[in-house]
Parts: sequence; C-alpha cells; structure tokens
Amino acid sequence: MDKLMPKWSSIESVPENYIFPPETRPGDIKIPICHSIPVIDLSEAENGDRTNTIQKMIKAAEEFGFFQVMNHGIGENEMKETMSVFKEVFQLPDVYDHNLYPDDSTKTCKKFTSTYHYDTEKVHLWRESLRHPTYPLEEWQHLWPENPASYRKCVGEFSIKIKELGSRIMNLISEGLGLECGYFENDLSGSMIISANHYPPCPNPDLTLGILKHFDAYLITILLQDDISGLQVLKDGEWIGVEALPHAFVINIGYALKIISNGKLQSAEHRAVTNSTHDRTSVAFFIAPSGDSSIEPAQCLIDEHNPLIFKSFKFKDFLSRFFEKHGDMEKVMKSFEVPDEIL
Ligand SMILES: O=C(O)CCC(=O)C(=O)O
Ligand SMILES: [Fe+2]
Repeated sequence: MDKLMPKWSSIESVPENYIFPPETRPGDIKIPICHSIPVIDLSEAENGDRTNTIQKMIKAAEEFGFFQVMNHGIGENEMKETMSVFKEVFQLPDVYDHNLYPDDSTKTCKKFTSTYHYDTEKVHLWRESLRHPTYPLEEWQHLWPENPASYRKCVGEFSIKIKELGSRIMNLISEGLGLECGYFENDLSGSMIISANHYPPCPNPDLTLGILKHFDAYLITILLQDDISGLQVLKDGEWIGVEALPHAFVINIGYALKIISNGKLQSAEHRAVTNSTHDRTSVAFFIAPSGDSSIEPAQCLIDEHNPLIFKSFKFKDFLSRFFEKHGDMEKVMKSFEVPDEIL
C-alpha cells in the first residue's frame, strides 16, 4: 500500500500496514457508551452553586480524568460553524499530500496522515490530522491554513472563546484543589495548540485505530466533536465509550495537571476508534503551559500523607521527552519522578 491514501472511501478492506496487533486493536467486542462520565452544567457555577460545580468537577477529575461541560457559554451556531470549517479542511485535496508539512521543522502548521512518524512507524492510524499552535493568536494566526478562506477568522474567534472557557474551568479546578486564586493564569496556561482529527469511514474498524491509546501531555484538553462517537477512555483496565453529546465539550485532564496536583487528579489514557459508516471529526484544544514555565506539584498539596511524587522541571523538557518516547509515560516519567528512597 502506498503511503498516501487519496481515496479512503474506495478501499474495501484495511491494508496490512493499518492493522494493529491483536493486543492493541479494538477487536469486535462492542464497547458501550458510558453514561456515568459526569456532565457538568457550567451555568450552575454562575448562578450561585459554584461549590457544587467545583465538587462535581474535582470528583470527575479524580475518578475518570474526564467529564463533559454543557451550558458553557459558547453558542451552538459558533460550534457548528467551526466544526464545518474543520470538516472542510479535510475535504481539500492538499490534505492527501502527506509530505506537505510534517517533515519540515520550519512549518509550525502541519497536516498529515496518521502521525508525524509516518515513514518509520510500523502501523498507521486511520486518520488525517491538522495541528498548529494557536495562542497567543498574534504569534501564530498568520501561519494557519489559508484555505478554507474563513479558517483564520472563524478559528481565531472560536479560539478566544475556548481560551476563556479554559480559564473558567482552570479557576474552578484551582479553587477545588485549594490553590490560590489565579494559580493557572499567565505562564502555566500561556499556550494553546489545536489538533484536529478526521477519521474516514473504515471497512474494518475492529482491526485499526483512529488514535492509539495515549495520555494528553498538557493541562486540560477541550474537545469539540461532531455527533458521531468514537472516543474511548480506559477506566480500571476497561474501555468505556464517551457519548457524543450535542453542544457539549469533552474535557480531560492532561499529564501536566496530574503532576501539578501531585497525582490527585487523574490523567486517563484514551483512544479513538473508527466506524464503517460515518466520517468523524474532532478538534482538540490543548490548554498548555508555556515551554519555559516550571511544572511542579503545588506546595499546598504536599504533606505527610501526600508526599511529593514529581520533581520540578521545565515544561519544554517534559514535552521533548514525551515526543521522543512516543508518549510512553513509564519511560517519560523516569526522569521526572522523585525516586522512592527520598520519599
Ligand atoms: O478524536 C477523539 O475523540 C480523541 C482525540 C484525542 O484524544 C487527541 O487529539 O488527543
Ligand atoms: Fe488525546
């Protein structure tokens, strides 16, 4: 099979180099949608029930590392319009040109099939992706795709709203953890990255994956998804499906926030599966620390019952290790965990 997959829809069965080994492929067991992943109504926090909202959020972050938010203040039309711009991106012919950006380190905006490591990876993912830095807008917006023509304006306006939503959620989490007001403001949430995924319909969804099991590396991820489900979360060793709820965003705790909370909040592994009948599009907005900011457990979360488990480090060092080790957290964290003997 060629490295380009110009017409996903004409492929009748998944080519060999998209078939995952039995232990990582989804298999033909149907994973049910889990209705216990909490759905948090953010308007309650504004209407006087802040404490209750915070408690729900912290509990969800401890138990699942995942929750959804509704009544978050971003309009249905804006969500629809932005989703359709991203869908359009993946209709454009240049997305099939795999060599467009990913191997060019001078390009900050990358469109690719599978992953950046297409040429060296053993098995490819059944997805196309567009990834670029987003915030601060003035630093990046002029480097974003020029097509579709509305991309920069629409995604720019939407990103400002997502950044505000991210700050609201981080303030609630910060309060719930007992951290000082504004703990995550400035450098700790000084950056934002967009990673948009398109998963074409797949003839054998049991054999391949849209995204392999992974942790997100950042503070939180705010996920905009269309009405097709495909996201699955690992909970107590079992996969559970996340519902595609209209007008909601899926929020998950990234590894950097797990570290800052000294392991109190969970960062859960998750993956995306495909299906045989529908395209699926999702857009992850990663709220991220600036590269030079120091990541370390918050002092007030350390006491004799909760000893320090992570060392302090620069976020950019963590990220380069994260990518170098392909997100394998056991290997990544070897250099950032406090060794047992000094606990
Ligand atoms: O497509 C999805 O639902 C998951 C996306 C995701 O996990 C990611 O982009 O990190
Ligand atoms: Fe993810």
